[in-house]
Amino acid sequence: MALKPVLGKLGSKRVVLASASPRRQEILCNVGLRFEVVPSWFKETLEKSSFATPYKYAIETAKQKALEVANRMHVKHLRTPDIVIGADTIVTVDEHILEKPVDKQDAYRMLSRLSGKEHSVFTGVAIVHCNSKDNRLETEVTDFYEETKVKFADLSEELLWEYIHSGEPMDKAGGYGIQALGGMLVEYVHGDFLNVVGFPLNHFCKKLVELYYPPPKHTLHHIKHDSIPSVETFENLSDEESDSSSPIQYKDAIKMDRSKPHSSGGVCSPGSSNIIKPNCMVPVENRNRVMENPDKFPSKIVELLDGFRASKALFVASKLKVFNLLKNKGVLQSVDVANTINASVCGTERLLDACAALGLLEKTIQGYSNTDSANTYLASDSEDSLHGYIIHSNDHLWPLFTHLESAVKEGTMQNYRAFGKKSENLFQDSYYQSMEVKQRFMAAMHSIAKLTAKDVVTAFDLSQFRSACDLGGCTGALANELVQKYPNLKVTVFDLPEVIANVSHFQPVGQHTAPVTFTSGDFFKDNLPAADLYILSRILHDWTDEKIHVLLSKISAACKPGCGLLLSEMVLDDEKKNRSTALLQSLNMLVQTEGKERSGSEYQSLLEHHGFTSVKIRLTGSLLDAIFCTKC
Ligand SMILES: Cc1cn([C@H]2C[C@H](O)[C@@H](COP(=O)(O)OP(=O)(O)OP(=O)(O)O)O2)c(=O)[nH]c1=O
Repeated sequence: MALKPVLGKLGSKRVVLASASPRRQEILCNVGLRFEVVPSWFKETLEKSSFATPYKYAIETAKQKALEVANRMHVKHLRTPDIVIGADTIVTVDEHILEKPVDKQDAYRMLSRLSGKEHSVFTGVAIVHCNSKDNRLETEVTDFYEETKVKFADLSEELLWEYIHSGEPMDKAGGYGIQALGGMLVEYVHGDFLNVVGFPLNHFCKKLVELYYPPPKHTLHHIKHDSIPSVETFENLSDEESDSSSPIQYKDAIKMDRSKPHSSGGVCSPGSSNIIKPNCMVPVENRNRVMENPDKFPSKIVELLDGFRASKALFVASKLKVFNLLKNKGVLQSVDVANTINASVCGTERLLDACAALGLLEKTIQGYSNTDSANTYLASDSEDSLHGYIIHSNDHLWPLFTHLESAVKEGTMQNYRAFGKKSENLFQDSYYQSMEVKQRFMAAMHSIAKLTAKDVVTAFDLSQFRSACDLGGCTGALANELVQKYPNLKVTVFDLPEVIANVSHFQPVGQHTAPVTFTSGDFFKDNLPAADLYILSRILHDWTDEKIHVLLSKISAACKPGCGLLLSEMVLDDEKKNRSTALLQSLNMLVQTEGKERSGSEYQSLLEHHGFTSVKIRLTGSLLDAIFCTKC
């Protein structure tokens, strides 16, 4: 098995590891796999007795972990991954399944059961291939398990307790970590060591080979027809030549014979030169595209090259209110769209076609119509509309990003170059200098806050708090979500007077919870309203460490012991190499503010410096993560 090409198949895909296990992250990182980490929220509470064997339980749990993440990313965030990997490790001894101990006594019970005996470690793995069709998530699950036998030496009482007090057992199945101190308890291991640590890498790679390089099918040998030139199958293809980038339809795929004019005999239409038609069973990603060898064709780079065109097509269609029009009218021909939006027919048709190809519109013989997600997120009058953020991206961020080169060279924001205005006071000068810009900015912040608020307010249990103050809470979108979730919480939104003067038309209609209160002020200069929970959502990323220290020390001074502080930001991984959305957002902060995105440990040290402890970070899989800590 050649490992690199196998993993290379995943190189151009958005791969998500649905696991909080640092061991799994490390195992996959070490072999060069690029992936995002979105821990699953699936609770491991399946009824064990309903499974015929322990490994079936582990596989089902792994599957549910992965599917939960796939669904969450698809439904809430429009960020359908290509592949989600889930895993679950269990230890079995004397027909008992041992998971992670709940406390030290439980760890003691588990380890004394394992003492002097052989036991099995099973890891169930699920590889979920995802596809978004008509706003629906389609999934294809491949699963497997691996068993490793481990024998423990006889463990004395003293040794057991010494090990338990080391703290190592608590987050590990069976209450031990073979890779660290727990290795000293082990007499022998039969099978894959990494399987015990949480991820059976070898079996995983073999599964990828099965999926991406299936054995040739006899029936596909040489498709011959009187009028059709012979078509090669995948048989005898070396790894390099293989065309598969999607495993699902691979087995039916055919390969172009480049030396001959292409024809299909009813499969690919004649005269289609080397364009593959959709009804040819080719890997999904290669449809409608010149057939290329994905290992040689730089598809990732081409996708990035195209990225700005796709963004701009979305921006322009939004700006011209195409999605609003189609939401109201249903299906329209391009000429009718052009006439209504006052644009050229030829330009409109190309824009609509591009939007259809990007999955934003449907195109049929009757004309163009919105997809479900366009109705939900792109029409400006929809409850969950992202229109405000799209227009802000077009009118504000786009001009700033055209000066990214200068921002990188100079290390500073580019507001002056983009808008001819110095931003000595960032918010007053950049966003609140005119009514139009201010309303646009507020609409943008409102739409992002609405999209992410539920994830943020449900990331931690905040039920012990009675009053909260959302500093820089803008239109109150997060505050409104908070009072929905915690009806007994009194929430004050504190923001600049310019903002507070304009919040009224962003308020939800027909909400039955206690209203949110708005108070104006500057959190750097004025006294903060009293509260036992403070919230900073997308605030710290605007500022330098120095300014953050000023703000955190004010909040810390206002907090009594036990008060909480909830942050929501995009949290970077500590090595700053995996989360591209957050890293691009950090460039976004470079072109327009003094701030940046930070890693979990950077936030932790800023918070601890001001007496906030028990810092917990929750990666939500959405556009904003949550950090919670308490004043000690
Ligand atoms: C037996 C054993 C388990 N483990 C770990 C692997 C897994 O991380 C953990 C078993 O718990 P799991 O529930 O499989 O995984 P997790 O809770 O760590 O992460 P998630 O559910 O988010 O995927 O035990 C070791 O690190 N070493 C060992 O020797």
